[in-house]
Amino acid sequence: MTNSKPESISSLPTRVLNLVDCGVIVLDHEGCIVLWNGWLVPRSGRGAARMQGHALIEVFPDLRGSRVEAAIFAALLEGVVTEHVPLSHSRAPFPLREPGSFDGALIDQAVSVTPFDEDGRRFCLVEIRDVSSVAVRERRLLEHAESLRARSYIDGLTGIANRRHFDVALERELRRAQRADSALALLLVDIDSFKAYNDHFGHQQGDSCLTMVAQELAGMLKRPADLAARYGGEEFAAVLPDTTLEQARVLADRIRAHVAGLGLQQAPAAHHPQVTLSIGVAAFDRARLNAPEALIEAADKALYAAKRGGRNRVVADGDAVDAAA
Ligand SMILES: Nc1nc2c(ncn2[C@@H]2O[C@H](COP(=O)(O)OP(=O)(O)OP(=O)(O)O)[C@@H](O)[C@H]2O)c(=O)[nH]1
Repeated sequence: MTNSKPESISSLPTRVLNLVDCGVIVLDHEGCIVLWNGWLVPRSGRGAARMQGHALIEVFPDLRGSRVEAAIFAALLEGVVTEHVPLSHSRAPFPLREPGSFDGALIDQAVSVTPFDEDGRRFCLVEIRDVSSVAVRERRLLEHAESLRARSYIDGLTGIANRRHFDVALERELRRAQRADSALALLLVDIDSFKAYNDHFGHQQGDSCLTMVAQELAGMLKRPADLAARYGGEEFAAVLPDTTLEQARVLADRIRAHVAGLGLQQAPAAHHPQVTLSIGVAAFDRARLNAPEALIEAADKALYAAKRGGRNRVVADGDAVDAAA
């Protein structure tokens, strides 16, 4: 009875070491493994008996030149403790996987290195923690932040780009057109008599109409660099890189005809029996229309001329001047 007690106590540290929820490696002053705990066995596929006596760096040659190796040198030679070894390229310095998965993804690891002296000899303790769930949480947070950022560039009602997105895109494309001396066109698109539509069908149906027109407009722009945006209220815009004024006029008229052809019923008080669009077109011109404000103003003047000309029509920058004259 009294004899069995010290024996069970002497096996206690080993049992506990094998139960702790992290990898524990002890190295001697030459960097050879003297202890390899049970946590590491199913994650590395290597038992303690196979590891003891081998130099860590020979078992894991990928550690050569790593910050983990530097922390181990600092511990063994200078007694330096490194609580969280900063990991430069990889969060997985040791080839450890989920228990029992031989070809699964490496688990993300946090590594600490602590020197200690025993019987006048220097050892070092390497602790490895599985931080995969932390890494997953971090990734989710990043994705969430990304999706919030994306949403802040999308109009909540219509699902197309919002005004902020439009401003950024126009500025960027204008700079690109200036640099590359390429074409760039802008459409300002306004739903005709929309006040009458709202008054007759109600605001909610007005919202549905806006969404439908926005989606039709976006669907008509085929090039990846084209951008359809809600400019504000019942007004939309399209940024069209590598598109001349004449090409933009043709596209604008196709959009106008397409929406008129949908046959969406308008209010009796509206100018036309169907939902129609008026569109103003302007294009980048190095001498005159070379800034976002100038381009928008020219497209807006053209749009105004289309309204005055009877609505359900397209007016381009030069035409607008003629119409105003
Ligand atoms: N349902 C809805 N209506 C909106 C929204 N934003 C702006 N409007 C409405 O759009 C209408 C625009 O009216 P006006 O600027 O007078 O122009 P209009 O009636 O379209 O006439 P013209 O542009 O001259 O053809 C207003 O009644 C606004 O309330 C919106 O998000 N939803």
